[in-house]
Amino acid sequence: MESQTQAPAQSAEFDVIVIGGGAVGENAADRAVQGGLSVVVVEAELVGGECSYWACIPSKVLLRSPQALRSAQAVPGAAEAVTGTLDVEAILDRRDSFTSGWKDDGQAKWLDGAGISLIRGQGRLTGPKQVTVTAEDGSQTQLTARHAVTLATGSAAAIAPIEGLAEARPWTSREATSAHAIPKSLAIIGGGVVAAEMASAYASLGAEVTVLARSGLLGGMEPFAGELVGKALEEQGVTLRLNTTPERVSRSDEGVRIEVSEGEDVLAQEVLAATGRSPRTGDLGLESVGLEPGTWIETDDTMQVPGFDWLYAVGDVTHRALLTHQGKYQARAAGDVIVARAKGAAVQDQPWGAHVATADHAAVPQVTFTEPEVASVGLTAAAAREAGYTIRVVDYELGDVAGTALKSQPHPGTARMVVDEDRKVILGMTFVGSEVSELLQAATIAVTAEVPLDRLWHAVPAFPTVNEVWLRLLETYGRPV
Ligand SMILES: Cc1cc2nc3c(=O)[nH]c(=O)nc-3n(C[C@H](O)[C@H](O)[C@H](O)COP(=O)(O)OP(=O)(O)OC[C@H]3O[C@@H](n4cnc5c(N)ncnc54)[C@H](O)[C@@H]3O)c2cc1C
Ligand SMILES: NC(=O)c1ccc[n+]([C@@H]2O[C@H](COP(=O)([O-])OP(=O)(O)OC[C@H]3O[C@@H](n4cnc5c(N)ncnc54)[C@H](O)[C@@H]3O)[C@@H](O)[C@H]2O)c1
Repeated sequence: MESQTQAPAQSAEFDVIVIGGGAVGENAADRAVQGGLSVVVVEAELVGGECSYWACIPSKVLLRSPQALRSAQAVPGAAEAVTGTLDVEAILDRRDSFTSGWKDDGQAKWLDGAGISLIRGQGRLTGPKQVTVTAEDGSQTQLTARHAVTLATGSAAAIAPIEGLAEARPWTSREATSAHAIPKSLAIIGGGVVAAEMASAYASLGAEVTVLARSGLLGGMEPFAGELVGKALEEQGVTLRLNTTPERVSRSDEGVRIEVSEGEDVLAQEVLAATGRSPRTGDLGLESVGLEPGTWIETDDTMQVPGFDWLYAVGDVTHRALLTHQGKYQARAAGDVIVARAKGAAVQDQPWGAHVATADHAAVPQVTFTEPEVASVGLTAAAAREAGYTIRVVDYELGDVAGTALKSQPHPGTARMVVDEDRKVILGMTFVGSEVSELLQAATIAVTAEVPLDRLWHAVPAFPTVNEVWLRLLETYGRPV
């Protein structure tokens, strides 16, 4: 017998229902509202999602103070003025202020100001254009969409199926970004972006860090990225155990023990599972419309789910590019195309049209905020070759650029340009070096707009800036005539 009586279900109708109020869902909702549609966002936790509270923002706050200190220490004259050490409490306080103490009043207020309705609770599809929202108190709201339902439910940390790992109560990115004390020692399983950034942060904040990676660091990027970041992490005191497979994990009063394929066990106070992401689609009612729960959601380039004229997905849940900015780009396309289709207006779904996320395939920018930073866009040399391009690779040492020397960076680094030899355009760029993230947008424009190399010779970088590396790369390539 049911011990609780549930409140009677409420019902409401909107033009668009967005399930998931992360940064991406918020953007999809905003575009549709700006196009004149009525929109409700359904959010189960905090409006603002992973990025605001447990991912991009808190992780970058933890990394920024150590970066600022290292930069100052690398410049003679300023270095002498740096006489103290990092104030860990102040860094954690700053992190807490950026996450608003894990309260979403500000973001909920933004939704309200933008004219977007908010219903809190777990959203589940119950049929075509039908969503049931179950609030924490068990009460339910039945929602009907006149035009579209957009899934923006994001992703959660995937804990690798290593024996004992799940039972050992590992940290995920959530605990690593929200911790209020720095453990004495931290073992990190994984060699991807989360592992590299958190290794840099926690080593800087005083933990003894060991990284256990099955192969190298930052797979999928240009090989020199993982090599330079790995070398710098070791200089920061991180123990790197590369080409090492964790086989068994156990927790006792001593902490966490990790038995590995090669060499000695690792003992640490905490273990961070930085082993990728899984889609938040397990409890979304996908089965009610014939989709499989627990899978990533496939879309076309207008972000519509194939076979459904009313269903869209954006952001991490699509597995197209697990990055906030790229998800928001998809959300702008989806929000706008939903408006166009609702109004019977022309849909611009040709590549690079207003209603498609074409850049997901060829021009995704990403920054790994380690010391040195890794900033990349487009194809790596290996990916370009695999895609069948005839390429030429041009490398240039950032330390040989006057602007970098003047700045006196702790890790000057390297830049790489991958050129499509048939069309003489840039397919990909990678910068590895201190504070190179701000170089990335010029590369993203060059790759996205397919600016011919001979025209790039007329884009003159100011002297003496680090951007002069563009000129050096062009000179090294040779002027096309
Ligand atoms: C440690 C870390 C650092 C990162 N740093 C960066 C970075 O520097 N730059 C960058 O671009 N990317 C970064 N990322 C990736 C970035 O966090 C994600 O790409 C981004 O959060 C995806 O946004 P989203 O809106 O698609 O999903 P999410 O942010 O996950 O939001 C989804 C929302 O949906 C809600 N939800 C889920 N299911 C339901 C349901 N059934 N009903 C109602 N609500 C539901 C969730 O509560 C959540 O609020 C980082 C990731 C991690 C883990
Ligand atoms: N600065 C940023 O933009 C930023 C920062 C952090 C995360 N992110 C995003 O979040 C996503 C998730 O990051 P991530 O680092 O968790 O994932 P990832 O896919 O980058 O790396 C996962 C790592 O876990 C390892 N791994 C997987 N299964 C394993 C197993 N069974 N045993 C041992 N190792 C295993 C992989 O070899 C890999 O090194 C990324 O795709 C990234 O786009 C972005």
